[in-house]
Amino acid sequence: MSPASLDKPLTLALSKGRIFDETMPLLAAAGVEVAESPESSRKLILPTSSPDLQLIIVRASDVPTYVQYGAADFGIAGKDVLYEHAAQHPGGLYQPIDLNIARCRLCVAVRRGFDYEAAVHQGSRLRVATKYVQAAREHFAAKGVYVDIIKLYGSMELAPLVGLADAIVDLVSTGGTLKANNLVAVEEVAQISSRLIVNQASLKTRAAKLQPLLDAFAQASQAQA
Ligand SMILES: Nc1ncnc2c1ncn2[C@@H]1O[C@H](COP(=O)(O)OP(=O)(O)OP(=O)(O)O)[C@@H](O)[C@H]1O
Ligand SMILES: O=P(O)(O)OC[C@H]1O[C@H](OP(=O)(O)OP(=O)(O)O)[C@H](O)[C@@H]1O
Repeated sequence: MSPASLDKPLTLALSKGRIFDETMPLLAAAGVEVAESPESSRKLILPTSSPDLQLIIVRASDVPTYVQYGAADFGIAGKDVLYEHAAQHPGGLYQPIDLNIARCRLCVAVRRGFDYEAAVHQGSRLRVATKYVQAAREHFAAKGVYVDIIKLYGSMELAPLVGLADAIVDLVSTGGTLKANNLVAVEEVAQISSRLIVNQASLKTRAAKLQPLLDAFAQASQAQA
């Protein structure tokens, strides 16, 4: 790697919304401020108050891809996203810190009144709609339940209401979205929070710039735990 590329700022990949919002206090704890917000700016590369760090704004599920290919040195992604990414691209990402941000639960949910226990014990196939195909498949395989998985990219809560699926596997935080759609959570698949992920090569070649930030993030996230 040339000395010029070593002088480039580090690139941190974030998704806009809750991960961006909840990362700002962690960056502030590391002494870094970000003047522009992805909610008000259309820019996808955001400078920070540190000449050593810039942000890129990508879809939540694309964060691991940018980091794995080295287009970003590091990033922040939910365990839900990392689990699905690892199924397709095993290895390659170092996950040093659970940041304890964007906390929620990955759950199985059904229409209120649907007899989930009976459906599961009848041995018939359950139709499950989800964005989290890998996590759902493993959850039901461990229970010995046959499932047909229907992959969706959003608005999972609709699927049981219109007869697309018997159950969904989706993220639940306050439970407000389930309640508004007359659904109930019947099982927890996993506890979710966001992790820092680091490109393996950056970890070796850019340690002098990276390590102080990783240390500051680790300290700030412990305060969140
Ligand atoms: N209601 C919630 N409460 C807390 N954390 C959440 C909640 N929903 C999602 N998360 C976490 O925040 C991460 C980012 O969620 P966000 O809604 O910003 O992206 P997304 O719409 O799921 O992803 P994409 O844009 O790639 O489809 C999720 O991967 C998950 O880890
Ligand atoms: O239990 P609650 O507090 O209601 O949160 C759960 C909702 O949060 C997430 O959606 P989000 O708000 O991120 O919308 P989107 O992913 O569909 O953009 C998730 O997909 C659920 O729909």
